Amino acid sequence: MKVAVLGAAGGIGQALSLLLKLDLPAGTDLALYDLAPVTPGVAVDLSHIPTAVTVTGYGKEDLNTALKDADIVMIPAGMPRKPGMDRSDLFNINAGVVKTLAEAIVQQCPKALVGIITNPVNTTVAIAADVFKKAGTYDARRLFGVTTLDVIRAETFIGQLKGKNPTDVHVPVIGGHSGTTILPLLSQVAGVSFTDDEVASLTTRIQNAGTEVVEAKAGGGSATLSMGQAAARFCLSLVKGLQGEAVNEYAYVEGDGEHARFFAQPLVLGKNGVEKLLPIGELSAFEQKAMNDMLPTLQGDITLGEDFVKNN
Ligand SMILES: NC(=O)c1ccc[n+]([C@@H]2O[C@H](COP(=O)([O-])OP(=O)(O)OC[C@H]3O[C@@H](n4cnc5c(N)ncnc54)[C@H](O)[C@@H]3O)[C@@H](O)[C@H]2O)c1
Ligand SMILES: O=C(O)C[C@H](O)C(=O)O
Repeated sequence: MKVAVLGAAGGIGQALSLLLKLDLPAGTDLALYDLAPVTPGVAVDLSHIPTAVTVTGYGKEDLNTALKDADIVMIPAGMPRKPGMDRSDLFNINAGVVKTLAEAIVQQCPKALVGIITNPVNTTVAIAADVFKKAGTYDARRLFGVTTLDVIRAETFIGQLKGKNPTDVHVPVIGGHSGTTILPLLSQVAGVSFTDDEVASLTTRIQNAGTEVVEAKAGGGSATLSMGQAAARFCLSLVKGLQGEAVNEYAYVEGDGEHARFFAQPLVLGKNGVEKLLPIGELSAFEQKAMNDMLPTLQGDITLGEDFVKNN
């Protein structure tokens, strides 16, 4: 198996690559690609950790070799937010980054499972999808916006509030990955109950958790360590799926289009990526209103990505 990380020298890229070096199955090739000149050094550094995963670093000119025949491609390449910015403010730079990387995937590993971390995820996933579509290689089952961080944050915050071990808390988070498009379904969390005030404040905290980190880092970037963990968890679920296991996850995918062309929802992973889309279940009145209110924003984010590929 070959796993490629694009943007591997960045804050997320390095944390993710470390966790993958530790946890990928024996015999896996881990290919690290980044424009930054330090990338081969990151690979040498990781290669000294004694696991049966081979790590190779690829610099600026070596994107095609890094991607050649990859089974899974994880993409944290691109600019992070600074205080005062919205994720959509990253569009001008990151749209082009994702388009370039998606075009190389078309050439080198068109059947790979691709996990997009680069913000704005609501839009960059649409860009990758339409680059693949234009090239005739698109398979909606194989493209994912990684929203795992929203899920693990929700589990952590609820664990803290209710005095539970967060690993015992399970929270569906649907919609997209920015502001109000992030919709935790607190009415579906088993074994705990919330007051109306708790629902309102927890929902807002989960939606603003990225900004909480951006502000705390005071200009030094956004979430990298928690995101490294979230991306590793998702990537390892993709690996298990490829190995034939049925794995339940959440991700931002092109599903049945009932709510929006791309929508974060529960699904089952397997040998072909998404094996089955699962229903989002019954929503409370609060959640139904929150979903109705955010859908135009999500739609707008998706259209921005579609138009970018049409016009570039
Ligand atoms: N999906 C999520 O939940 C989530 C969470 C956190 C951050 N993010 C996003 O992930 C992205 C990366 O964040 P970070 O903190 O790791 O940033 P970072 O600046 O630390 O790292 C980004 C890396 O991407 C590299 N890069 C830029 N353009 C490239 C290209 N064309 N090809 C290859 N590499 C390229 C840079 O050299 C850098 O090493 C940002 O867009 C951020 O908003 C998403
Ligand atoms: O908030 C950001 O800009 C990064 C990321 O999307 C996050 O949720 O932490």
